[in-house]
Amino acid sequence: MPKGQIRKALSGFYYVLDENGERYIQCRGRGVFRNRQISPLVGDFVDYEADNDLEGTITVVHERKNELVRPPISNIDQAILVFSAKQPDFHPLLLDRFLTAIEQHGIKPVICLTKMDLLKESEKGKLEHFIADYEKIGYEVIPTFKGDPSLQERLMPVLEGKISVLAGQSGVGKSTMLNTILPALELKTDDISKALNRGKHTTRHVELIEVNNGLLADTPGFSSFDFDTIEKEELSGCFPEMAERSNSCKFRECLHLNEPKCAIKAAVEANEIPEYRYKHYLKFLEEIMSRKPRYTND
Ligand SMILES: Nc1nc2c(ncn2[C@@H]2O[C@H](COP(=O)(O)OP(=O)(O)OP(=O)(O)O)[C@@H](O)[C@H]2O)c(=O)[nH]1
Ligand SMILES: [Zn+2]
Repeated sequence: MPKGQIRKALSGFYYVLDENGERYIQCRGRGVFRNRQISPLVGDFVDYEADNDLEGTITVVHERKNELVRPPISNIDQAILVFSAKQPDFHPLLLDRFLTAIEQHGIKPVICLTKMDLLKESEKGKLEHFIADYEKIGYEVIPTFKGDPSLQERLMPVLEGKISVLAGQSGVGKSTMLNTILPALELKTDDISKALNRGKHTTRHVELIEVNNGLLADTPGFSSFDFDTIEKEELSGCFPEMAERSNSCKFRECLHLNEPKCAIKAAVEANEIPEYRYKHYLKFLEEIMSRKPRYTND
């Protein structure tokens, strides 16, 4: 059975790039998927039956590493989180919300800080502190601005060989960022359009664009969060600086609230964990604990 990866979904068809990366097969999903409520997703590795060189039917969807609802994509390696330094002002609470949700999905976050040119001299120090904090946690932070001549050489290696999704509030500069590195992107977008024998798309759809041997979703994701699916015991696992210390807490189930001999609270007091990160953790924990129970039928 030939294998491939779904690169695009449009009007009930899935465009599967064959294993050799040579051509796109326009596929329908087999009826059985609908019965089992599995719907193929862009990003899925699949088996398909070829009717001819160009058309076929997806028969097997292979196990997913992860999946997102917005945009509907599976097997995502990383999320490029775009936040602006100004207009809107840098917002660590919102960043931590995004980071938590992304970590929960097992996706690696990369932080891009746009509009660095709008910062006054007097405002730069504060932002540099935040950058240092997030880098210390282990996140890659890419400060940038419109037309940044060095963005391409910093961002392209990040995208190399990965499936990436762009995320961030409206107006933070996501399109501007992509435009800045457009010479590298545009070529590949055209390649895909040609391969699919279509002009520029007008319908809403999801597509993975080839970038530097990797794939970038053309639709941004993670527009809002409510911690709907995260459990309180899982939360500190989404804060890497807490996850790496929580084995040292006296209690295995420590929620790092008021428990004695808590390694996390000790690290906050010792300024090893920034206080605002811990406060955000507490805020999210409270949101999770005051969430109404969810009732499901299954
Ligand atoms: N000064 C300055 N302005 C910027 C920068 N990046 C983006 N802008 C401006 O910010 C506005 C929003 O930028 P966009 O790139 O459209 O933002 P977006 O994140 O794609 O927004 P949505 O499409 O709504 O999601 C535009 O007016 C840009 O010109 C920057 O680095 N510096
Ligand atoms: Zn603890």
